[in-house]
Amino acid sequence: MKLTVVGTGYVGLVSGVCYAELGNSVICVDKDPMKIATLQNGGIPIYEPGLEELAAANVAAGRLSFSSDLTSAVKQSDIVIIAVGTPPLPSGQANLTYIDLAAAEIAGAMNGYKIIAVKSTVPVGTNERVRDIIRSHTGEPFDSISLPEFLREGSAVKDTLHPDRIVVGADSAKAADVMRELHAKLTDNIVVTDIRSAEMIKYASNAFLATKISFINEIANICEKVGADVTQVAAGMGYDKRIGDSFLKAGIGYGGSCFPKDTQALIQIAGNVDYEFKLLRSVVEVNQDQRYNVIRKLETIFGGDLKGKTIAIWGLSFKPETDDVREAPALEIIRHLTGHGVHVRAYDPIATDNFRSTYGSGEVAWCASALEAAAGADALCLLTEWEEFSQVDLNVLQHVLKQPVLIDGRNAFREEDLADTDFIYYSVGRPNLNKGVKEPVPTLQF
Ligand SMILES: NC(=O)c1ccc[n+]([C@@H]2O[C@H](COP(=O)([O-])OP(=O)(O)OC[C@H]3O[C@@H](n4cnc5c(N)ncnc54)[C@H](O)[C@@H]3O)[C@@H](O)[C@H]2O)c1
Ligand SMILES: O=c1ccn([C@@H]2O[C@H](COP(=O)(O)OP(=O)(O)O[C@H]3O[C@H](CO)[C@@H](O)[C@H](O)[C@H]3O)[C@@H](O)[C@H]2O)c(=O)[nH]1
Repeated sequence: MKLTVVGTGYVGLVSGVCYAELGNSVICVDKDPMKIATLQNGGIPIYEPGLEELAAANVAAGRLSFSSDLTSAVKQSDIVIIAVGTPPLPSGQANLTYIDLAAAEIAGAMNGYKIIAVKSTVPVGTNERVRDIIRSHTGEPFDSISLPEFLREGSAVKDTLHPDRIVVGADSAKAADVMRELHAKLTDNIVVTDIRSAEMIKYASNAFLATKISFINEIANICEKVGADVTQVAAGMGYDKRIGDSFLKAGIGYGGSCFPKDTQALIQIAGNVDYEFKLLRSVVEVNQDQRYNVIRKLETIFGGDLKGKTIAIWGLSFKPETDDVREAPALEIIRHLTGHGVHVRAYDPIATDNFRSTYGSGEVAWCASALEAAAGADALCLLTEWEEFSQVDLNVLQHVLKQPVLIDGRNAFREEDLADTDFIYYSVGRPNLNKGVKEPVPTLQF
């Protein structure tokens, strides 16, 4: 099949490359000429394991190309996939400007029947809005469908080539059949729904996963007070198939370009129809507070005042295996620390450049290695669980630090890693692993 993918961000690029890998002829279009120039020269503007090699192979096979010319690409295609951004407005509502503009541009290029699929995450009703925009610009026949995307950054290629399901929201049997055929090699589990339900499946899925994370983070906070271990609790819960063991890793809360934005958008979607989504509001509130546990733990160790201390930070991206720092908890934690007179020394394996341009002009020493960041610091906070950090020899680390204080915001270290060290160690919801911290097992009241 012949496809155009409009927008070569994470979703557009990964799905474009993967549709080409399935044997389709794909043109990835972006309005950012720098991005297209990079792609045309064999570069990949994002860090995503496996993507560069797969893109190169498909370009070489003549199935994949990159272009700034949306009109020409659309004219050559039977299917046009919209994968532009839907960033949050200050109200939390999704900004649909890019969707509207893309729809109008596509309509202007129509030259016969096409399927227009919206892969961007959009509020319920947006596909109908896209249909209206296209209809108002062209008399050419088309079907518009919802095709929500569920890939995760860091494992995007694997997620796309081995999806749990493909969701297609369609009110045309013809378009649904084409989508079944397009995705047939990926999975047998192609779920065809009405358009509004497909749009809702995407938000409900992200909101549910965010709820699991806030739930386990609150359990972790309680574990710290009652002397239980959240990792054992999560494992024990996860064996129950009704619960499942995924998304039960306690930490400093979720970040990224999706959960924070999509939870806020779903609260707005509900609010627009006079429904207060109380549960999801709490999920967001818990998430917002969870990152401050790192700072509260530092304050406990240093007796309240952190002014003048030097704190090392390991990990700036919102999760490992990506250079994406959108809504990374590290942004707020570091801004808080520097705003309170703390000297911050920060290191990330690949996200430092992105972080620096998002963070702005605060006083931070950007370091080239994990040990360089730790050198001379009063304490070290691990904020992203990059594999590299758990490989560091803790005996070496404790001598590099001014004081062996380690706040592990992601439970990256195990009891045996710490056994022969003198660390003052706090993790998340594992009070029995705390070291060097004078906190007796609590006496519980009944
Ligand atoms: N990032 C993820 O992991 C992920 C996963 C699932 C769904 N989503 C959803 O997919 C959508 C895209 O997310 P993203 O992270 O890939 O966005 P992004 O911001 O990284 O990329 C969007 C791209 O679209 C381009 N663009 C905007 N308007 C255009 C136009 N008219 N013509 C051509 N190009 C245009 C921009 O230049 C940009 O390169 C969002 O709705 C997001 O919520 C994202
Ligand atoms: O048990 C867990 C799992 C995740 N996280 C955090 O949650 C955030 C999001 O992680 P993840 O879901 O792995 O990454 P994303 O790339 O943001 O992917 C989510 O958002 C995408 C965009 O909508 C969806 O397509 C995916 O299905 C959905 O998992 C990160 O900050 C993680 O550190 C936890 O704290 N604990």
